[in-house]
Amino acid sequence: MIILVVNAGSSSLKFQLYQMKDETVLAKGKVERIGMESAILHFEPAGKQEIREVREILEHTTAFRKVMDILVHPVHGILQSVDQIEAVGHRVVHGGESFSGSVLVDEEVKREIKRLFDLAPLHNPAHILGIQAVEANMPDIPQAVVFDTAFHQTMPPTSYLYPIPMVLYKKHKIRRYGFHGMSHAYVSERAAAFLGRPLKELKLVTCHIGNGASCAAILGGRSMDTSMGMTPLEGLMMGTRSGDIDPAIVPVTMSKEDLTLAEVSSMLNRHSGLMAISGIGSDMREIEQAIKTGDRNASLAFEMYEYRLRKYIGAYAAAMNGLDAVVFTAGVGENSAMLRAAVCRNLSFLGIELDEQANERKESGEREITAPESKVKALVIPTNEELVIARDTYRLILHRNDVE
Ligand SMILES: Nc1ncnc2c1ncn2[C@@H]1O[C@H](COP(=O)(O)OP(=O)(O)O)[C@@H](O)[C@H]1O
Ligand SMILES: CC(=O)OP(=O)(O)O
Ligand SMILES: [Mg+2]
Repeated sequence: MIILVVNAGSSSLKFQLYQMKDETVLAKGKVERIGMESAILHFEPAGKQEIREVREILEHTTAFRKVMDILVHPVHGILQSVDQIEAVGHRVVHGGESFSGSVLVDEEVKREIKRLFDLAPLHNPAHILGIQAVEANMPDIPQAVVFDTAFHQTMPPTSYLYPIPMVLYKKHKIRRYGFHGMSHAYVSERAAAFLGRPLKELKLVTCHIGNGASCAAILGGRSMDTSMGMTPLEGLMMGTRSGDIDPAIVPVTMSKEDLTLAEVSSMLNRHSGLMAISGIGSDMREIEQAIKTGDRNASLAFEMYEYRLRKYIGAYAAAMNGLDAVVFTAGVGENSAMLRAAVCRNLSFLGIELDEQANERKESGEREITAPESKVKALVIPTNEELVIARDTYRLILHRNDVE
């Protein structure tokens, strides 16, 4: 069965084409800068030459049609016809309390995802565009949605409630949901396999640090707590998001700078984090480069980013009353040896002994970066959210076929 996995962001559409159940990746790619005249389409068909095109792509339906076109392109394509695709699986960031697992898309599911727009303003609207783009281009194909929030539905109320009037939870479901759940689930399973120990016995802190960043306390394979909250704004300092701040900063900034709520929200989501402190950008590669040239603001941004992450790791070790391993994943976690080194060097009191050489090695697979005698392990485990989506979609379609 051929399954297309779609991860629609506000200005991007990432995709992977899987042959299931073998889990072979037939092709992958992304459309970036949707909405601009110079959108970029990047396509990597397995065993064929990569393609990069710059062209005008103004909205998600067009982006999706371009993806369909390239998949069946006579030279670069990988399919004879789009009819070979039997299902589409989407990443959906916010599933609220309604979804503790993946589901097939119907009108009710779409309504619920729309109802949650306010809680994931950067993400959920784009997912609906992705679903609608599939409907417009392939009207009869079944679609599944896999939620970032689902894995964290095991959190106890002590973790998911905020100490604010209970009526806000009861009336409006204001609570911690947590995100990047597929990634936290995937890397914790892989970490247990890597360590050769049952996941049920392990206390892990998983650090998904990419553009968005969150860490999670994984006790016996279940999410016990996580740093993102009601929205993906809380917790760690990120590329452009502030993470934790004193909530009183919101009204004070509104009044002192004469800003609207929407403007402050945009400031915290899009103009904060590494970008705001460094004054350079949101990409950790740019920050590292600038540190090498002696840029003090870049150093400060890096130090704050590392310090805030390390505080969470310490907090989660305390929350679980112990720690077996810290897992680094996603763009920064998998690639920034400098960030991992800074975190691990300063956690020696927990029993983490970094192997500096192993950490610096330019490898891409699953690996340990602590010394053999290190009491607590530090691992780098590449995440694979697309594979989790492909697996869940495949399982849901098989189940649906069994029932019919
Ligand atoms: N070689 C690298 N060194 C340091 N940071 C990197 C490297 N490669 C990627 N990154 C970081 O990873 C981020 C993207 O992470 P990723 O997990 O792909 O994010 P997302 O899926 O949210 O778009 C980039 O913004 C950059 O900061
Ligand atoms: C939930 C979230 O922050 O996702 P991303 O890292 O893709 O922005
Ligand atoms: Mg991501």
